[in-house]
Amino acid sequence: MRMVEIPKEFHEALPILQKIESAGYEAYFVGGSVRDTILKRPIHDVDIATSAYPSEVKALFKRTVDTGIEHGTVMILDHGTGYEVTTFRTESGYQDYRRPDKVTFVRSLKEDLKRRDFTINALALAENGQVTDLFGGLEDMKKRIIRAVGDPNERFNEDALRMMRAVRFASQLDFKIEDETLAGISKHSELLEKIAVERSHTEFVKMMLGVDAENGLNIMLETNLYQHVPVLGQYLPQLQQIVASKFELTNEVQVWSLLAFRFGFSSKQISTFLKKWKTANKIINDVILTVELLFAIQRNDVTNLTLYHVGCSNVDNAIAVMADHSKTANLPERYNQLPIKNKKQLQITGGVLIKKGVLKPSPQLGKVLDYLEQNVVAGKIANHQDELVKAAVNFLNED
Ligand SMILES: Nc1ccn([C@@H]2O[C@H](COP(=O)(O)OP(=O)(O)OP(=O)(O)O)[C@@H](O)[C@H]2O)c(=O)n1
Repeated sequence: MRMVEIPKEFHEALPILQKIESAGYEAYFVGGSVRDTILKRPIHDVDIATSAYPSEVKALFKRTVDTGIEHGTVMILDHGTGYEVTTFRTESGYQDYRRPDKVTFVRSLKEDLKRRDFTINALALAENGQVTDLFGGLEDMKKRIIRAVGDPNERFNEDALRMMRAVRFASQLDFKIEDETLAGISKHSELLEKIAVERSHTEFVKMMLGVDAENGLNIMLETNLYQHVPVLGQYLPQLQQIVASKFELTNEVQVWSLLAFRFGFSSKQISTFLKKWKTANKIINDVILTVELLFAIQRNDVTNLTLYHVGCSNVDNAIAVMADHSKTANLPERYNQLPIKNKKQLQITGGVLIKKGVLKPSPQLGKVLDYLEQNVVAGKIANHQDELVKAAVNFLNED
């Protein structure tokens, strides 16, 4: 019987387990937080599973919220942080595991663990530190293996996202996917098209940010998963090149920028590509800017204006994506030496130009300010008010 020390992240939640248990039910920590505790990785959310039905859980605590009552989840607010407590459950048939109409509540921990995706995610941790491991999850952790619980075909039919999760864990944890599980992914890859793109999106990005992302992406190619997510299916040679290159990315903008750059995408193509992946507009804009800089770096044609327009964080993003660091080594310094980093730093405003009688409020004002901004960035006009007023007058005379 494996015992582990209860990590401090769980301490606050212990009174919840104790209260449920003293009412005669079972309660355990389950899921990713147990996996990450044993692997000594940082813990995110603490999930609790119990034999008590939702109504029974609610009867035990004063302050609860029905965060997902139809699939058995109640949030307990009595103990500071809100903790989600979910009734043991099974799913019948071949359905998305989130579909509430397919959820059956049960009293048995074993039944609950049986329907979980991978052995390393099917562990339960009791309040006393005792680990329940019915499917060899601890052994698989030691061997660094992702293995479906029971029959992979059933697990992937229940929820096709699990195939992307397998690839994500392989990359994130630097684990191998066990042979039958891998064969199950190849066999069912097309099921991925049935699930919401947002869900694949999350897993894909996490996979690309993992320590062994090249391997994760390679598994997507080998199992054909890549053909069943938006757009990637048409870019096999480029994806193979990405797999063969080493990359180390730290945020979502870098993930999409690497792909869009290697696919040779224009701004418009980037927008279409990322909309298909249901990517947030802010991310799409940053990817467009980052890729613009990447192409400029490739052409050895990075101007101060490009650096300025792309902005500090996207300069960093482009540097992270560019494999050839000799081409990017001087960019941070060049960026830091820009005369201004944003419009607010310009030592003039439209108001001042009007007050000084340079021009009247008009659409021309914006044009003048743009002209001044661009020339200050390019180092052609000094960023001093007198100089800027003079330059504005000259510009208007020439116009
Ligand atoms: N498609 C899924 C999603 C989740 N689970 C189960 O639900 C637990 C919690 O899922 P979730 O919070 O989505 O992921 P974690 O495994 O906790 O991983 P992370 O926190 O790193 O996302 C998983 O460990 C797994 O036991 C599952 O069986 N099938």
